Amino acid sequence: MERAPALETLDDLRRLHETLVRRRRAGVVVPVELGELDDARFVEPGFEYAYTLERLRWLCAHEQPRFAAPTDLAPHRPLDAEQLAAAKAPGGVVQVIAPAGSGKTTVLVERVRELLARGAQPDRVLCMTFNEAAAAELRTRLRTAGAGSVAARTFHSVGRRIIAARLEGRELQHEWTVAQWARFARQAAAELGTQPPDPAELPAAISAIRLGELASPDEWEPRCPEEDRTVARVYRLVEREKARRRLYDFDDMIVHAVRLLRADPTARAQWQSAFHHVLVDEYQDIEPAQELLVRMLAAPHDDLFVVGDEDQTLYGWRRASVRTMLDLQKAYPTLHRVALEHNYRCTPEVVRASATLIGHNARRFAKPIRSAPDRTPGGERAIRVAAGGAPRLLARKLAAYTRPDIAVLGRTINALRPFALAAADAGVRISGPQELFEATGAQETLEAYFAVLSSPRTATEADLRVLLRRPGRGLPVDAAQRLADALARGASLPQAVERLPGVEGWRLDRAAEQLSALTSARDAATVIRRLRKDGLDRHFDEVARASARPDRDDRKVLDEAEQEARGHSVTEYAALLETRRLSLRRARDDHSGIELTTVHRAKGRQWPRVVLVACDEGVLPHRNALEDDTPGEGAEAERRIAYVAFTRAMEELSILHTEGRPSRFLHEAGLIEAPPAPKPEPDSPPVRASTWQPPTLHGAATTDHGKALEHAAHALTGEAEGTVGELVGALTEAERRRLFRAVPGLDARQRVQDLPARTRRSLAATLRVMARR
Ligand SMILES: Nc1ncnc2c1ncn2[C@@H]1O[C@H](COP(=O)(O)OP(=O)(O)OP(=O)(O)O)[C@@H](O)[C@H]1O
Repeated sequence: MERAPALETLDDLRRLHETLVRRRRAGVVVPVELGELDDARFVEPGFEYAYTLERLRWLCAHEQPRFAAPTDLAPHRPLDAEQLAAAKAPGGVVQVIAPAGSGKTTVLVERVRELLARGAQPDRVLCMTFNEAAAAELRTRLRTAGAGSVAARTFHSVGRRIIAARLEGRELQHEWTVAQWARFARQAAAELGTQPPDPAELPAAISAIRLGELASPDEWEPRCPEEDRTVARVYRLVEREKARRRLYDFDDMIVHAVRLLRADPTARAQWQSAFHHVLVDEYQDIEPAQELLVRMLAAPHDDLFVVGDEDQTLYGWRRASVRTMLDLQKAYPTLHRVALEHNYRCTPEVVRASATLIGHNARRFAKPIRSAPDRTPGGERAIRVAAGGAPRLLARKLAAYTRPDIAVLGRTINALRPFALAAADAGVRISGPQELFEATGAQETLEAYFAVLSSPRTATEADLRVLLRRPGRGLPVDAAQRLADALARGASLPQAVERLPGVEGWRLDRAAEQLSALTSARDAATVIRRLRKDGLDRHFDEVARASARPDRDDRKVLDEAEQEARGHSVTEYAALLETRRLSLRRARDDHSGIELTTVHRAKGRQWPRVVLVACDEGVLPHRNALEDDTPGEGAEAERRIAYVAFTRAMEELSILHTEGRPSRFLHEAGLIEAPPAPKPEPDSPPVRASTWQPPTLHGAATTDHGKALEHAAHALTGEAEGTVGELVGALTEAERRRLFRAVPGLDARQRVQDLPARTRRSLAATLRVMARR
């Protein structure tokens, strides 16, 4: 028996642990006498218990740790040499770093088979991943590989099992409504004599305290920054309310599991012995609280297998960081790292372009990324970049495919919306994130205002709640029902507001005055302009500042709507918004509709054909994200998003960008020649739903002549051919003169395709106005 060296500090413990693991790896097992050590002296930050000491004690107490030798089990499907090396790696901590499409999940499944062949009990092997869809996919792949007896779970489901006793008799609360958040905000502000925070910012802010700080209200309130005191009080009120109503939420599953394992050695030992092998997919997106959970569960024996690609870290705003992958070796100096090199999913053209692109990032492992050795080039169809990609053209293309063949990806929901509208208009069945069909933020706000202004008698409580809150008017949000009743009885909006009880007079006067100005506005653009001046811009700026997400598009939505609403009456514009909403809803088919989705949601997935839309400067990279100069974030984070988008395509990748505003990433990837000249963004993008007119729009042309003009306006969304003279052939002589006066610089001999986007827009707008005369 060997005596341990003097162990004074945490670093002494870590060094000894590393030495012993290295020796075991080399086959040297000499028992070591640790002697009496006081746990309290070695409590480790984050874990809040003597994490390394416990692992050291385990190592000293076990002469045969699990560094089992590889078996000769044949993989259930062909693997390349690196993939096989990863699956057959010795026990301990193994990190597989690999590019997109390199078979990381394939290797993880093979590793499970290998562990079972080495004698692991299936119920002692735990595979973890992020969401239910990924866990379900993993389960299927395990089953196919003959390892269906092994569980694949989400972090949340593991957390929930750990705290099951504590949750007994409690119900899962998915989320609080805005009205409930507003009540918490008001109560906290009243207790502290401060201003209530915006309810929209509260979910993210409280999640950040819980998952980022892992602090209870008692721990957080005394130490939070002064300016966060009201939010800290809201946190306390929410926790109190959850306890009173016997509720728990998603964050609880992680937060309480981590706190329990940290604080209770018996529970910790019980859960640690429940799992001998822990495997994690998509490790690059793990957030610190989840990582603590994983590391505690894998301790003290540390049999941990993680696969990931730091180039695909997308959730920086949810506290994930490229550093997590890069720093794993600091946490485990004896880590066994395997790098995979071949992207089996994509054509050589896409592999080259995406690798060139991501090579511009500084914070990453510099790793070779190659296409599969026997993959033949995809030729012309492998990557196509098109300027001015019109939604209607794409919609026609989509109509020729079915759901598994193709997907449309966008950086944001806002980028996807015009394409979804055009697809719906063309009769294509579509599916996508909920926010595409049920608007949120600025889009929801506009829909609510125009619905109420155009038809106050039928205003819904939900729409009125939006009116009361955005912009903040100092009116109680729970007055929405009272307002709805008054409006239904025939009161005007200002009258209904003036009658609200319990609100200071000057607030009522100001709100009534603002709403009165809105109700008397003659056209839709004026309504939007007034709203913005009344505080809607400020409201969304605050929401954007408070939100962890860098890609909020609310201001842009308002800019575009204001531009689009010009020349429309309130009723017309309300009808336009409503028609679009209904059209999207009618086209929705979650089961077999073609997917239009965000790049974030496309992570881990693949399609034969992928269309990336709005690959524009300002969209991808997103203009807000570029303001973040945190190392590894900002432009680097956006480049990772583009990398993920490119690498979802198995056969064909089409990239559409707005004329004159190609993303810098297209140049960096070697897909377009000249670096894009940084042009200011136009007031609204050249091709958008603004030029799309639903046939049922109130006020649309009813005569044949009018319909012909509308058709010409419609054609200007991008597919028109021929000259300007031919396009406007249906106009009368007087209309022609008016048109050429209204659109300066227009020449009848010009080809329509060559017209600048701005000219096309004003041409289309003028034609539409004429169509309705
Ligand atoms: N050795 C191989 N030979 C041929 N095809 C392979 C091989 N390994 C993986 N593949 C295929 O490559 C594709 C990508 O595999 P997988 O989804 O496991 O990759 P991944 O690294 O997890 O991808 P991503 O990180 O981009 O989500 C799949 O279609 C898979 O079947």
